[in-house]
Amino acid sequence: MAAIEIRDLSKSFGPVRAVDGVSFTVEAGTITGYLGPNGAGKTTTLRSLLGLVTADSGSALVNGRRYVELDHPLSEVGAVLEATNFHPGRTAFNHLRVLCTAARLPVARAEDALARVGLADVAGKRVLGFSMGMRQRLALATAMIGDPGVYILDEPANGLDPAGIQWLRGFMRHLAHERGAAVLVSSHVLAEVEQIVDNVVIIAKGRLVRQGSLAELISNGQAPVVRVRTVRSEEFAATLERHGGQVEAADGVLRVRGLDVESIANIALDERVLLTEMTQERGDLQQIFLELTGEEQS
Ligand SMILES: Nc1ncnc2c1ncn2[C@@H]1O[C@H](COP(=O)(O)OP(=O)(O)OP(=O)(O)O)[C@@H](O)[C@H]1O
Repeated sequence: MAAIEIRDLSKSFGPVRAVDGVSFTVEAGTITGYLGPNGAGKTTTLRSLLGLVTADSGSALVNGRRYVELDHPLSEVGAVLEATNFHPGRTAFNHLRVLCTAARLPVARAEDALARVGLADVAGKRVLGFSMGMRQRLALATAMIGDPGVYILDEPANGLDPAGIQWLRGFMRHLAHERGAAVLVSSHVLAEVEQIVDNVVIIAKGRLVRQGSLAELISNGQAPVVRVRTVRSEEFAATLERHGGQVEAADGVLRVRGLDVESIANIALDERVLLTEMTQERGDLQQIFLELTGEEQS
């Protein structure tokens, strides 16, 4: 059973079809980036998982059940939603203490969660004076209070400075890869999550346009290209073609398909050809993303 399962989910608001037949799963121990431009339907999907939106059809399940059916929701799923409101006059610690009491969790969890998000020093301070970044950390502490195995994070990098984004990446990696949690994180900026996601699900105008591993997205359905530079480029191009490569030559660079980096290195060694550059082309991920979502490059 997948930790998160969205199956044929649809939801309209009046004439707007916010989510239109979306299906995907997130497994334990992995991070999935849920990506799409503003208004694509990301938040509606995530709110459906948390029982905050009632779908017109299909299902959104956590650990095989609807959110309302979970016996101990805070211990199964932690969520950070956009525009989380904290009572400004309450301290960070009191926010979490109230949650612990309501969920019958030991209050020590509140201290632990604040320490893990780096807010231990300001635990006794009112949220009123907190920066956006501190509020996001507090929202994450709230999500992890019951030490759940599933995290649903809606644009958690919003309002964070570069150091905060770096910290968030490490934190999500820790949750998934060390604690074995399933993490679903939405963003409209691919670059924000590109370094940490195992899988991507891309939606546009409510419809799923691509899902798979990041590697699959990068290759965009095409054979990977290796860039090779050598002084004897014409001769080496012919050699590579003899070994089954397809070679395009331009400006002294060979773009090779059908052979991987290791095979090319071995051929060069056998032929005693000095390579001055060899790199795997990554493709322009942002460009692929913009094409898939029908957005114009600005
Ligand atoms: N409660 C609502 N009432 C009416 N329309 C809504 C409601 N919630 C969402 N919508 C509409 O549904 C569509 C999808 O919105 P949603 O917030 O799910 O997208 P999103 O991908 O999360 O976008 P963003 O990145 O801007 O948050 C949008 O056209 C939005 O205006």
